[in-house]
Amino acid sequence: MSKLRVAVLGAKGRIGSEAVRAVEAAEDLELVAALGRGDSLEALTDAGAQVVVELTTPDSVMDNLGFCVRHGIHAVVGTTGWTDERLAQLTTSLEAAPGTGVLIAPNFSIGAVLTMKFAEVAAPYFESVEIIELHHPKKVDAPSGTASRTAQLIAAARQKAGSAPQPDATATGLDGARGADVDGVPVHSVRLRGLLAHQEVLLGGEGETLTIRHDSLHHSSFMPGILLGVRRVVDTPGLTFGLEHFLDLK
Ligand SMILES: NC(=O)C1=CN([C@@H]2O[C@H](COP(=O)(O)OP(=O)(O)OC[C@H]3O[C@@H](n4cnc5c(N)ncnc54)[C@H](O)[C@@H]3O)[C@@H](O)[C@H]2O)C=CC1
Ligand SMILES: O=C(O)C1=N[C@H](C(=O)O)C[C@H](O)C1
Repeated sequence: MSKLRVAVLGAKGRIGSEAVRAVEAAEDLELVAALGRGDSLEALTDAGAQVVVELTTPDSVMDNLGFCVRHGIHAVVGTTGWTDERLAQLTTSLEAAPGTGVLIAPNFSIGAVLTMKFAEVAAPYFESVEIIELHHPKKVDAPSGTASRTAQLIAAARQKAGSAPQPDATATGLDGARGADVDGVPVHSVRLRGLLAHQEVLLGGEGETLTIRHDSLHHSSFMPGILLGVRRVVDTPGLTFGLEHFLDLK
């Protein structure tokens, strides 16, 4: 059987360099291009790439995906910075490229995907829920894509269940002390030397709390998810948001 021809964008970055090694090590995949900032995207078509793994920056990802979709190249995207507006733009461009698939995964690690699922299930059963995400200090965005997605899932689950607004008597204090508000869920971002990627979902009810914590200790935690995405996206046209859809969790 012929190997899938895969390219990595952001190949010199922290996760991109790990993805290059993972694709090279996979027997059913062939790494045909490894591009960094400033490299021409024409190298993707020249190399006959079938799938691009996009691990760059929020300011680059839309142009890169625009090129891929126009050329019928499937994409597996880990880059953050997704807004409703960006997702709508991508969906529109995919409508003109039937057969092309794009997976956007806020987090490729199985533990983080399960954290999101568990938080979504638990959220309606507790009065209070807050998120603390903790990352390395070179991360450029806050809150993390994972925390934003987790908060959105929690908020949607609570709305569906008819949950009351969270109790919070805070009336005075410093701006930012209660974190960022993502769909009514407070999200607190820590940037600390020594950390990689971590998240706690704190849930509180009468006389009890539940903490769901996940730790990515090495970029290798993201690789099985990326490889799964590469193998599945070629048979999944259109936009898929979240690796859970390829794990039969949804
Ligand atoms: N979904 C997930 O599981 C994960 C997502 N991420 C996300 O992936 C992105 C990258 O993270 P890191 O590797 O830590 O950042 P990084 O800064 O180490 O790497 C990004 C790389 O992309 C390059 N780049 C920028 N624009 C480019 C372009 N137009 N074409 C090709 N290369 C370009 C940069 O020069 C840099 O080498 C971030 O948005 C991060 O949040 C990171 C880890 C896991
Ligand atoms: O920048 C990172 O490192 C990570 N980014 C993603 C995010 O913003 O959620 C995924 C993971 O947390 C690592």
